[in-house]
Amino acid sequence: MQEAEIGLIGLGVMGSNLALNIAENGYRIAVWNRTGSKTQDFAAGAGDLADRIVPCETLEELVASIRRPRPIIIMVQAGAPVDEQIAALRPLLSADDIMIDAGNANFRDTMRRFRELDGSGLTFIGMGVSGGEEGARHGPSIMVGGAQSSWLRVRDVLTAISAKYKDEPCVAWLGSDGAGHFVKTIHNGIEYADMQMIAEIYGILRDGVGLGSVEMARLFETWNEGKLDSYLIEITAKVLAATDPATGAPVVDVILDRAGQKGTGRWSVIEAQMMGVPATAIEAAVAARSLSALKAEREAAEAIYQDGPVRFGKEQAREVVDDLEAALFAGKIAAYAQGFAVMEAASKEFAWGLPMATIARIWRAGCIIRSQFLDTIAEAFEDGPVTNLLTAPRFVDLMKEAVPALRRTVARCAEAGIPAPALSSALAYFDTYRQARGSANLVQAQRDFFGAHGFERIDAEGHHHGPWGGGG
Ligand SMILES: NC(=O)C1=CN([C@@H]2O[C@H](COP(=O)(O)OP(=O)(O)OC[C@H]3O[C@@H](n4cnc5c(N)ncnc54)[C@H](OP(=O)(O)O)[C@@H]3O)[C@@H](O)[C@H]2O)C=CC1
Ligand SMILES: O=C(CO)[C@H](O)[C@H](O)COP(=O)(O)O
Repeated sequence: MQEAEIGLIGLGVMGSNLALNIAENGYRIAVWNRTGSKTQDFAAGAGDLADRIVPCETLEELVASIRRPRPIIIMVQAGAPVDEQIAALRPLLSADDIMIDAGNANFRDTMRRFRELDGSGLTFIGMGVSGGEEGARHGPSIMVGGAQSSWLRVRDVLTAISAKYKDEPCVAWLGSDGAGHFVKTIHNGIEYADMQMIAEIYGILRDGVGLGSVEMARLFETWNEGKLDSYLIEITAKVLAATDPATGAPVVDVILDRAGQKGTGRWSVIEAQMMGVPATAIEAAVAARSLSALKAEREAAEAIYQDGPVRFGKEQAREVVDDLEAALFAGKIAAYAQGFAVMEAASKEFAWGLPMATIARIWRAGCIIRSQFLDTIAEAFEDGPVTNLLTAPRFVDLMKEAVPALRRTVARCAEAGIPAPALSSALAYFDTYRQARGSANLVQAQRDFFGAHGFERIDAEGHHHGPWGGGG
């Protein structure tokens, strides 16, 4: 029998769609799933693509079906299941075979797996895949980390199945070991901030302006024609326009205000903090999801404080709405600036040499945060060295134009009691970042007072102490 070009373990939402995508692109693929009935159901439902799918009942059968060196995609739940699959595959594989973890792994697990396989003759790829079910089926954005030689073995198939932005494939080898999974994690961190800021705009429209979801859907549709043009704005318009078949109400009105999270947002923030890189909009978004989970506590607190958000008057409401597109755009620039700053720091810390322009380019299609705006980010990195996107020439005028709207929006939210944590954090980040003399001189004085930590002076070199007497 003709050998398969590649294998895949895990026929869940992502794995089954990736397998169909691979088959549709002309590659023969061997598949195996822990629950065997799913493998059979998958093959039976593959229609015209069935002749390129090799359903396997055992891992041995899977391994034996693939051309050497054998690339095997593992698309299962992140964490222990990946280690279990690696352990099960190891004795069955030969030198140069490649295990590819395509789930949302913590990049530190990926680095550990590289170390554990060191000297075994087997190779590993840590690969971030974005685009959800639809992306996996018709073209995701793919972020590859590992040895370049492993990448070369799978480059053709990954390029074929990836999303295309104006014919450019949205896949790239980004660096060694954990690079691909790190970049995917930060992609998701940015995704959290993007989604949270959009949700805050929705909250302003619902609670401050009093718009219904159909009117909001129209606004989002309009914004999707302009500088906010992106997948998340597009789907927000669709979500807001959808009706619940059971009640006839807007679907969004019957969904509980409690958001889940699987880890990538939190890992983004933890890694940013570990490297001392501020990622305040992403932090605010992660915290907002955690606060959303405290439903019962929030209900109790509302009963205690009672005075909820204040509705804007008719005249002010118009001004509020007029500012929201630019406010969201400014917040978005700050959030992306933070995400890219975190990747820049990690690139140095882990010696990955992450290609920032390439990362922006492979995010322009296929992934959840795809947008026009990523083209401008790619160009900004191609223009020359970027310290922070906020000071990249292409973004300075955009920020100057959009920040006043963000400032007015945040101020109005504060006055009206409408929570806007990510937008507020983005503004505070901008204001702090562009202030040459901040207020940390006082923090240094306090640290020296209670802990003799010393401080630098503005008018002399060296390490100094203040005239505090005994201290704290
Ligand atoms: N859904 C999405 O939008 C995206 C998901 N991802 C990531 O892709 C990965 C897969 O997600 P998704 O397809 O949504 O998940 P699903 O829940 O749809 O599928 C999970 C798959 O993992 C298998 N599995 C779970 N535990 C084990 C185990 N211990 N041993 C062997 N197989 C196991 C399941 O097998 P069984 O059928 O036997 O239960 C199933 O095939 C995750 O890391 C996820 O974070 C990445 C990008 C987007
Ligand atoms: O990777 C993804 C999108 O890019 C997955 O959908 C992921 O599950 C999103 O994270 P969370 O579940 O924490 O919202």
